[in-house]
Amino acid sequence: MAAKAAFRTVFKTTSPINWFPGHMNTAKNSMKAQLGNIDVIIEVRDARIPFSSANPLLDGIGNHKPRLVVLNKSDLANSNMKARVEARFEDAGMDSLFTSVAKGKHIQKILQWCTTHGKSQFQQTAGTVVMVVGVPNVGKSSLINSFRSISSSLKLAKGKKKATVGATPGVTVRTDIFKVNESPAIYVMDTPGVMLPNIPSPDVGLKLALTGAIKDEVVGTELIADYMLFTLNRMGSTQYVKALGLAAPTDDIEEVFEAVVRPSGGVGKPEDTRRLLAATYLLKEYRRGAFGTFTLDPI
Ligand SMILES: Nc1nc2c(ncn2[C@@H]2O[C@H](COP(=O)(O)OP(=O)(O)OP(=O)(O)O)[C@@H](O)[C@H]2O)c(=O)[nH]1
Repeated sequence: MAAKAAFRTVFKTTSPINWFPGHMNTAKNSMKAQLGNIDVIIEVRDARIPFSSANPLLDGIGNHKPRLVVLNKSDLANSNMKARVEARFEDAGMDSLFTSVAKGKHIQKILQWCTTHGKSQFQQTAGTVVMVVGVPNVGKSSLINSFRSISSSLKLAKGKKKATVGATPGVTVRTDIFKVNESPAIYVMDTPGVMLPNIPSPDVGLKLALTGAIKDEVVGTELIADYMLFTLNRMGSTQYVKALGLAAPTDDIEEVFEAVVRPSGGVGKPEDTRRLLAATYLLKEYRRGAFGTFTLDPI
């Protein structure tokens, strides 16, 4: 345990992290323009960072409409934190629900919430209209597709338009509307992920980057991998040691990069490429839960 005492207690970064491409501002304006047609809002956040994946810009959109905060990717979050996170939302007077689209959890409950809270202008005639908002890559499009896959009459038949899902942030670049339920009729609007225009601290920026909400290249893939190692050690999680075949926990990301040269495809490549391939591999493993499940926000 002597080595552990020397591990970093603070993660040093140099530059502030910001990522707010033009299409996000356009998306924000288009969401505002559509509000008159919307009954309820689903705000999707990442269950691993239930507070850091909030976006004050999105709070300002339709703040008078009923809103459900969906904490998606709960399969990757620490399940021991769930009750405490739920209590925090309850204390703040906000409706929240943990889901995992990947595991098909609670999808029906979300639709039920929409019909209960969408006692709306249009419900008698057209149905409930839902707008799905959130920071990039939290699973908005995946959630919409999963709504449709549980609706027997609206199954995602071949050739039917799907919400576009991708492993990298910023995949959805325009607003689209989908009918997800027949009776009662529910329409859902998919919107592009919108990042915080000003990320309040490097720590929040790094958490957003580590969970995949910010493009890796904006922050630096190797830096995010180092932050990953830092958080794993800070939490006392050693699953990565066994998973990567290391002899012991380490605070040195270069040592970890060296350990994954082979599985990351870096053998025989120049050093820069080798480091980038190693960092990319480590983040992919982390993001699929190979090193454990984590809640990164202090609760
Ligand atoms: N592990 C896990 N992965 C998920 C879950 N939901 C979605 N994903 C994955 O997360 C990635 C992003 O999903 P999208 O549905 O494209 O996310 P989005 O919020 O629409 O992304 P943008 O278009 O960038 O705003 C994809 O690789 C999905 O397969 C989940 O519950 N668990």
